[in-house]
Amino acid sequence: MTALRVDGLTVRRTGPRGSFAAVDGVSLEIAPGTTLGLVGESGSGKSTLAGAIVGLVPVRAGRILVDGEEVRTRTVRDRRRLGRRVQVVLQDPDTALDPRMTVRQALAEAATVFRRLDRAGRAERVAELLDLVGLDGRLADRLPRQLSGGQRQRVALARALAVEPGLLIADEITSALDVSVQASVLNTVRRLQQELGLSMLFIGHNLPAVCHVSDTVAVMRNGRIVESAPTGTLLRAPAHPYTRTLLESVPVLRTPPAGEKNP
Ligand SMILES: Nc1ncnc2c1ncn2[C@@H]1O[C@H](COP(=O)(O)OP(=O)(O)OP(=O)(O)O)[C@@H](O)[C@H]1O
Repeated sequence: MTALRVDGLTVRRTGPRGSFAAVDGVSLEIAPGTTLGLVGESGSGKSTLAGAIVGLVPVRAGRILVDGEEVRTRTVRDRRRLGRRVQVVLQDPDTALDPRMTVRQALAEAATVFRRLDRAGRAERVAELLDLVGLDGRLADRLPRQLSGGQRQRVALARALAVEPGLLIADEITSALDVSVQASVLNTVRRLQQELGLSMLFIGHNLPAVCHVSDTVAVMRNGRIVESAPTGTLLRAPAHPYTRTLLESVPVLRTPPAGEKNP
């Protein structure tokens, strides 16, 4: 379990009208083993914030603490160290998966980044990871293009989990999937979080979907957090007009009945 704390984080970007704060003094906290949902429309700064946490985007001001320790991402060694504790899954699984590697190869590679495993150990770990994300072991010898979008996203999840991170950042991971597949992947994410005791930053633009997996939800607009509350409170009594707009503008997500097959 990993704790994350972000204090007064500011990231500046340059757009057509000059420099602006894409993330503007954001503070947030994720307690170990809990999920913080981050919701907001396109361009509100969610991905920039995620990128800053893992050192992909330079920070102008503020601090990022993982388990109380300030994150450093300057050297390869720093980034490797951080990667052991924090993993990211993005909207498009194709960016995470090498098209020439089978599922087995991709998972075995990730599983051995920080751990030595012999041949039998690798096979066992691959089977375990596929089972964890609800995929049939028979898919192990397929290439990414031989899988559906939902299956590819599950492989990307398994790959991130292979290094046993304490914190998972999921950035719009269901947005590119068919609506019928989204609910099933969301349920898997929620189960994984609970089973593994993961801490999670779950980013999305669909408020009901984000609420489905989150303990607390932060609403982001124009680089700022405009409201943050426990999920139940936010749904029952949204305080900010923008949160109310987000709640009214999306269809309610259908949750598949228990036992429904993973698409
Ligand atoms: N590499 C970049 N260079 C300059 N500006 C950027 C860059 N990436 C993002 N931006 C700008 O920063 C702002 C925040 O973008 P960001 O992608 O973080 O938002 P988002 O909420 O994640 O949206 P989306 O869901 O569409 O990814 C936007 O105005 C965007 O145009």
